Amino acid sequence: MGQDTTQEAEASPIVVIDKVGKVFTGEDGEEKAALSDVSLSIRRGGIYGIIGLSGAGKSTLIRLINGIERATSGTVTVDGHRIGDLDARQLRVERRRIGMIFQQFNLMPSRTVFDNILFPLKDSDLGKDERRERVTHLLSLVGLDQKADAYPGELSGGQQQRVAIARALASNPKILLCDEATSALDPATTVSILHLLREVNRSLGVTVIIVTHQMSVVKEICDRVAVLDSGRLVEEGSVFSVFANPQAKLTRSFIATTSNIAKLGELVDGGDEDGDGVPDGEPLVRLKPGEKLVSIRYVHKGVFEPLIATVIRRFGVDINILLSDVEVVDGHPIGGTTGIWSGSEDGIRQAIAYLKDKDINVEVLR
Ligand SMILES: Nc1ncnc2c1ncn2[C@@H]1O[C@H](COP(=O)(O)OP(=O)(O)OP(=O)(O)O)[C@@H](O)[C@H]1O
Repeated sequence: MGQDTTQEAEASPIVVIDKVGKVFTGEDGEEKAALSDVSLSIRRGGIYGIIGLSGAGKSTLIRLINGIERATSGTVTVDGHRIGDLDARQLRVERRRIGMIFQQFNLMPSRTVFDNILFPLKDSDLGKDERRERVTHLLSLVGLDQKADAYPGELSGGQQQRVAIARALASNPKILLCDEATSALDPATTVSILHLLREVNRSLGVTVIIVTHQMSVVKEICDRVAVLDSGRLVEEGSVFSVFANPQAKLTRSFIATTSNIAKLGELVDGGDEDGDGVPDGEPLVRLKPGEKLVSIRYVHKGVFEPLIATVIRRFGVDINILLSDVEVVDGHPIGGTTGIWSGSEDGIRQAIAYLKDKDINVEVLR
């Protein structure tokens, strides 16, 4: 019986967001919905990504999880507690079990690394020696044993974020919220911090929730992802399935930032990264009238190849392949092919519908 209850607790999601809305009222009295009707649940012990453009509502969502903000509608449940029902004291207790790290690290500059990590333990029941032992252990976990007496200003950005991670773990949290935690770091340091977060997740069993605008971060360590667009949840699923078969246009554009295949559109019209409507460079490939640039993503090569043969034969579509590539997501390959399709408009339309019906992800880039 006891064991069943434990197993149930382990299987139950640690965070449940149910039909949540959050409305802010600006100084001019105008209402602005930061989140609308968002529902999702986060698995205990997982690494969950929340991605969206600036202003999408990502920070608001994690501020609802740690109770800094309250939902205007719907419910937020963390480890079985409805956050909206907790009084101030209960909320303080609950918050101690939720660590958080930020883009700008937020360390105390006038205290040493050791004292920064010790600080959250000031009200803990642990004795003085136990606290110091804990800090020493955390310093070693984040690889900064040698920096206990340094000040934050003497450390690199990556080292400061390691201190922030150790500080966030000091009170033994069950959840670690990461708000754009790698956005201020260079790519190599970003990867090392993400690997540390994975190590924390695995060795301590802490559920990690990562807010980011970088799909590369999601691809590197998350097992599930939610995509927010203007306060609404537009896609949610395992990282592999979202990469293999993205549904929302926004998700595809995020994936395009991590994949060569999806970037091929730039070869056709010269690209327009600055968004001024004028191509940034000379096009390498020009489409003739009636031709389309089409990108396909597939999981099973053995199924994909006969399907393409059928498309060519049955719908009279010619496919001139420009690039084929494989990306590995969550340890599994996802194939991609981008090519110029030519044929009758009807034939191309039917071919696309045929492939989509077979669960192949097809995107017309141009
Ligand atoms: N305290 C507040 N008062 C008024 N409006 C707010 C408040 N906090 C957030 N907003 C608004 O809610 C929307 C969502 O903001 P939020 O910070 O959650 O987005 P975000 O996805 O985290 O963006 P960013 O990546 O830029 O941090 C924005 O339009 C923002 O201006």
